[in-house]
Amino acid sequence: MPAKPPGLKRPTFTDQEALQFHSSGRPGKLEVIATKPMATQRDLSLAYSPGVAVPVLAIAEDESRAYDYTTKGNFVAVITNGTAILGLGNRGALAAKPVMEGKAVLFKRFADIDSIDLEVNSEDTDEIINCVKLLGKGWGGINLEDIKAPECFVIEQRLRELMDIPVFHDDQHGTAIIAAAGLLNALDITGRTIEDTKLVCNGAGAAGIACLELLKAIGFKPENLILCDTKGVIYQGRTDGMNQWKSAYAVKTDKRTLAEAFEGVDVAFGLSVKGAFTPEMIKSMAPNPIIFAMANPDAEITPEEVAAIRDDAIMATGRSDYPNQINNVLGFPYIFRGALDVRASAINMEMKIAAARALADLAREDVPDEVASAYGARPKFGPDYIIPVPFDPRLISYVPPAVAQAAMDTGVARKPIVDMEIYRQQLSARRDPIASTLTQVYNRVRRQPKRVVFAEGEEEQVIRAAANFVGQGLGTPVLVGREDRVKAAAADNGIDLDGIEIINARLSTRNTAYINYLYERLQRHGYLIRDCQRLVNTDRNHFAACMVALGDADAMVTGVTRNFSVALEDVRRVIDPKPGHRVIGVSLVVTRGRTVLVADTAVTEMPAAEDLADIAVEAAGVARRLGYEPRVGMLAFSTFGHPQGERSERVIEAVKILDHRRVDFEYDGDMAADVALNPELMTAYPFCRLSGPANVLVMPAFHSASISTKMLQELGGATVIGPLLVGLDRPVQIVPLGAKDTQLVNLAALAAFNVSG
Ligand SMILES: NC(=O)C1=CN([C@@H]2O[C@H](COP(=O)(O)OP(=O)(O)OC[C@H]3O[C@@H](n4cnc5c(N)ncnc54)[C@H](OP(=O)(O)O)[C@@H]3O)[C@@H](O)[C@H]2O)C=CC1
Ligand SMILES: CC(=O)C(=O)O
Ligand SMILES: [Mg+2]
Repeated sequence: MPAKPPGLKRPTFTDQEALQFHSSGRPGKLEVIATKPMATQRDLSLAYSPGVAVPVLAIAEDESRAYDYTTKGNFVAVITNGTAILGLGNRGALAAKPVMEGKAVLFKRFADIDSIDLEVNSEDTDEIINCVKLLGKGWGGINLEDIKAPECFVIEQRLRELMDIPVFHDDQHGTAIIAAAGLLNALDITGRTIEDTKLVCNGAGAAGIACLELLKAIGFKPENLILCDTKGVIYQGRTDGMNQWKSAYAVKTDKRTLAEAFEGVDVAFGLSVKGAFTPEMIKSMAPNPIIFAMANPDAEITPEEVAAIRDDAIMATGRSDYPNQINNVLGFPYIFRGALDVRASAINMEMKIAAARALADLAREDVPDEVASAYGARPKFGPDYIIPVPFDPRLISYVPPAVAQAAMDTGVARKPIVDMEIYRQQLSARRDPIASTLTQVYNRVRRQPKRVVFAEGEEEQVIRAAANFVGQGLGTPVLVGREDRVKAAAADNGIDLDGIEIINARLSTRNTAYINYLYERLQRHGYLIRDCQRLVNTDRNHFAACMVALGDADAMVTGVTRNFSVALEDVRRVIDPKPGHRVIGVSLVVTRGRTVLVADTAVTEMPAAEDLADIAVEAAGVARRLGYEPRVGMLAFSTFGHPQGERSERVIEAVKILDHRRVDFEYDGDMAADVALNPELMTAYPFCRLSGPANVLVMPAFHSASISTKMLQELGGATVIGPLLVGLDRPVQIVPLGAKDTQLVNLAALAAFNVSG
């Protein structure tokens, strides 16, 4: 079932959307891309026979060379047999494939690790061990996933003994690391010490047992840890439903039920099932209790239920829609990143503790603007912020160095890091910022939901986008259209209209105000009152723009049925540029883990030098609002004066204008695109004032901006978001003609975020 965050009227997606997401385009979530040119006969003979024989012989002679000549060093296999898929139980190996593909894309997204999913169709422990052992030579690490207890313990242990690469069951150790990190901070906030803290853990499976193992390793006293399962407390002498892993945590106690175990306890961990904790249990805990209800997708008890009982608890769940999310995505990408980078032979306890401490420490630091903007307010270390959030961009440069250092200190690193500071910088460059950028945009809008008017309210993809907008908690969409048409289109397509407003421009009670407003603006531009009446009553762009201009909506989205320039003309009749600003289009181009902003992709066809300087200022402002520190490359076909040409002269002049204006961001030019983007090429110009590759590209003219972004999209596989319309006095976004619902929602969110500032 889709997650249904509290307070939202419907899940953030429907079952149909989840299926469509997975089936659209190339089915599934992964593809393999060649990293070497494959264009000529020579390329082929190097990549394959006969050239490939040379690395073959090198590796045959010295296996460690596989790290130099193959994908091994950046490659993790995500392996399951499908016996414990999330909280869905045993659904078979093939049914686990979407989860494993998902995990593989998260490895890539958060830590630039390539990975492949493997679904082993067996429940026989020996068969699985043998299979993984025989296949495993080519990988740098193994992430076991969703294999049920107790078999998972045997499989992991034997593979760790048999293999010389990290074997890590994430449901065990990933969960334990994140939970321990959050707990260290919660103990600190509530003034507790590890030695004196009493904890009950409900759930004695993969996650529960691994949590207690890690807690013991960081200093918890065994007698202070009570483990429970479906049969209640695991006490010394119990025989029912036991196994050797549970026995290791059996304590001497006369408590028998979970309720008894809760009495006076400081901390409760839930790694069991929804609803396992009752209000009475929570009531009976010690003052300032710590409750981590981590069952997925629904917790043992909800934060609302706890808040209704007591107000002194620190509460965490496994979910993203509450504060303090204990989720293993905070761990596995970065733990493997650190392990791979030192060619670790294992992930040992010291590395796990190092990861937990790095996460705990990170939550105590001031958050950067990127994270702050996602919250609307700056999260501060305290009961509602004990653990970093998954989109925190600092995770990649904090956790892997800690893990790598621990590997080096404990002798499992086969290639130590020489300079940790340089390593940290390299790690930062690996992250793909767009995921966190859009997450921030969405989260910020969720915290301050907006009323967004969709001018083309009768179009199916617009209605779908509006439903998605409500579902994600972004605010109230207003569809401009005839109610019967909108309702019929929604019914035909199975779209729920709950939370969506429909306004028929002809029947609106606000038309007189809109017409008067428009007439005031246009009367000296050849428009009669009758023309204004016609525009408001019959043209949806004018009507929607009037709604925004007069404060009846916060933002507007249009463009599905009209060309950009036509829609922009409509809007401009109603809304002016922000005083002192220029209206431009900025496209976000995301490709190969890198995001650049390209401007002006929409408005000024042949900018003069002064215009180019304005465009640079506007685009740098957008970059800042999206959390990037702008480095603006003023692009031309020339680089620093060579070869000469008229368009380059304008760019050179624009740079002088920016010098004169003393703007507060980095910029330089004229420069060719490759020099702007490639640090090696940039070194040929040691006087260049950019401190790194440009992340904002100001194009010499609209045509070069438009052509290059479209080519990148079609030939380079880039994702292009936008053009974002910036510089208007009110937030309006114009989507590309025929845009799909996902693009519409992204631009509606960006409009509500007011990317224009
Ligand atoms: N937030 C996160 O990042 C993660 C959360 N989890 C969640 O933790 C839970 C357990 O996962 P995992 O350890 O992999 O699963 P396992 O199948 O390995 O273990 C489940 C354990 O829960 C116990 N259990 C089940 N129902 C109850 C109940 N009503 N009361 C007490 N104990 C119960 C079982 O008891 P018995 O032994 O008697 O059968 C078993 O010990 C799941 O909900 C999962 O989603 C897991 C990994 C990560
Ligand atoms: C989060 C996770 O790995 C699980 O629920 O299985
Ligand atoms: Mg899992």
